[in-house]
Amino acid sequence: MMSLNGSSFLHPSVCKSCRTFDAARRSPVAFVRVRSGPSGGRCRVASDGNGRVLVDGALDEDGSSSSSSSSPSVLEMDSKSGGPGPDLYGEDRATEDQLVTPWAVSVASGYNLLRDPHHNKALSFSEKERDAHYLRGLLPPVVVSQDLQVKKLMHSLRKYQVPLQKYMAMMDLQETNERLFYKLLIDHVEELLPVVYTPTVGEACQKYGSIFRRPQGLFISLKEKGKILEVLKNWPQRNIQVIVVTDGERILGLGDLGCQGMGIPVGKLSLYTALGGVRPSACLPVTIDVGTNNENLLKDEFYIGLRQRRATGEEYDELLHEFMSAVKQIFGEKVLIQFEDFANHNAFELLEKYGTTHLVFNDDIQGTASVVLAGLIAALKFVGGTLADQRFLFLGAGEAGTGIAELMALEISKQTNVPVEEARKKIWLVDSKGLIVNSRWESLQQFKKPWAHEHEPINELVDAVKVIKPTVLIGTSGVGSTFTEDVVEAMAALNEKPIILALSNPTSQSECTAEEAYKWSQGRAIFASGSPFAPVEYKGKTLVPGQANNAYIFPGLGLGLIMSGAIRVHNDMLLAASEALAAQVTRENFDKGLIYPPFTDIRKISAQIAADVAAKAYELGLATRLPQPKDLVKYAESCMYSPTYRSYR
Ligand SMILES: O=C([O-])CC(=O)C(=O)O
Ligand SMILES: [Mg+2]
Repeated sequence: MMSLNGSSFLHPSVCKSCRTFDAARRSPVAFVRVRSGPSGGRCRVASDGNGRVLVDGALDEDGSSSSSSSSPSVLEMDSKSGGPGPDLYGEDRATEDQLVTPWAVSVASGYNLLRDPHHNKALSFSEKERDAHYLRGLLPPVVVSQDLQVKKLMHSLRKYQVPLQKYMAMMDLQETNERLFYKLLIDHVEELLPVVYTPTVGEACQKYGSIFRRPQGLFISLKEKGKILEVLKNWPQRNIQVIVVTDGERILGLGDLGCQGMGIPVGKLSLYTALGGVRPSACLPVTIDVGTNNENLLKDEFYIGLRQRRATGEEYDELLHEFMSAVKQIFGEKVLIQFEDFANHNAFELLEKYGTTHLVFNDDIQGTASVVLAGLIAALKFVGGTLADQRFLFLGAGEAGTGIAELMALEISKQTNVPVEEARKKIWLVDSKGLIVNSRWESLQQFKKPWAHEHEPINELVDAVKVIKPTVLIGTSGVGSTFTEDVVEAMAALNEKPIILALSNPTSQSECTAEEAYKWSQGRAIFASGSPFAPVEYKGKTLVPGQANNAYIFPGLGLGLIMSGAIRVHNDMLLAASEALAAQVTRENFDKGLIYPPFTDIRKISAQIAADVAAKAYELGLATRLPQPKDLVKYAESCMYSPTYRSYR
């Protein structure tokens, strides 16, 4: 399948018999634009008379059969202007008095090639490439392998003591040599995940203004109102498959970080590529800036966002609606939009509002739910019992808390054939005002109402534990150190194997540490946390805490949606993802204390998740990529981006 993608221009797959493109490429001033389309691998080359050469026909960046894209390309022409296919940006159709964008994509060579992150290979350029691409003298004589580059970079990264320095070094690498960045991340995923993702990404967002060097992603602020379609056109890639978008109001458990939340979409999309194999050029990070209510940021001279309090109500809704409409208009209806780290009220509303018109997914509500359900299914596989046998108590009734609770109720209802309303009665939630009970009904936000059960009010978590007698305790409050010694002890007094999940991120907001959970339960707790904790020695045994983070789910889920051409996300797909993940947990993992498989196997795991999600999409009639591939796991693997350098001719 062809794709338009700005980074494929160095090795276009023009027709073998055609020499014209080569001739153009040899000239460092030639401008080449590459289109996708029905040319079947053959090429058409034309000059526009100004030294620009138009080429029709190109391979995907990595030569893989990346998922089908039916989105039209830049060069396809409207039938009115005589060519086949639509004229996406109206350039060819424009009349003489209309303004058009002078799009041009250049073939990089020489100095510019070294500064093009998509194509730079630094010291790995071969002798032949150095000759062909005007690189002689711009590099020292040595030629090294990509593996040696990885070894050297790991060596220097490990010398940094401060995590934020590692983060900045990784971001620099991403912006200078993209393939090497992904090779590093994939080959050393357990070590580098905490650097590009939680917990370090949280600190990076807090200090984003100070560490900011080059902009990443697309910033859409209130200033762009009415012009969002134009702003999206400014992004250099056209074949976008996944957008992660935040408005920065609830970044991890750190609160409102405004425009500085950009670190989150950037980090999540790095994982889409490294863990799920979605091509980097198909990923678009977006931050919507409607202001911030964070007084410190408003006073910070280095703050990068709008210096005003958050817009709300109609003004907010209109901006978001313009964004959602523009995305669909420009990238088509199969682009996946992942909502990330919105505050509760907007998160639920956006998911509900756009769930029926767009391919949307809320990672904090649905991704976290799916990963937690997977962990519980895996744990029960080894300790015995069913989900319906459990009693659940949550601290935190926001996106993650109610999202997990609802998915669990759905699964219990499926397993036991009881109505979901009945299944919900096994699940209790505590928020900042205490246990959610019927007497609080009037003042409860909509998304909490399904969890208001008949009971006396209880204010303290520890008292709720003693009265409700949960077998599973889940923290999603975003407030650190709330699973205190008496809470964990109460859980341990009630259960031989208490399941305790401290999910809030980053590490500073975790409800308790792994060490505390093990110590206060005499090593009996089955513990997992949102951000990583190191293994703990307890009475001669090494206990390894699992990481119950949605990073296990969204890359595989996204890949499954993309490769099946799904047009909507359905809860059954989340359940399929949970079961696929749980099936990867082995007895050996569990004996160490893990209810998730190690991240080292994540690409294999993501392929399994993608295959099962895609299978569900086909089963539900929500897939548009037809016919259905026979072996979905193999197909998922074949779609995955590989960061290995390509050879340039
Ligand atoms: O980003 C993470 O590590 C998990 C997540 O979605 C959140 O905490 O909001
Ligand atoms: Mg999140």
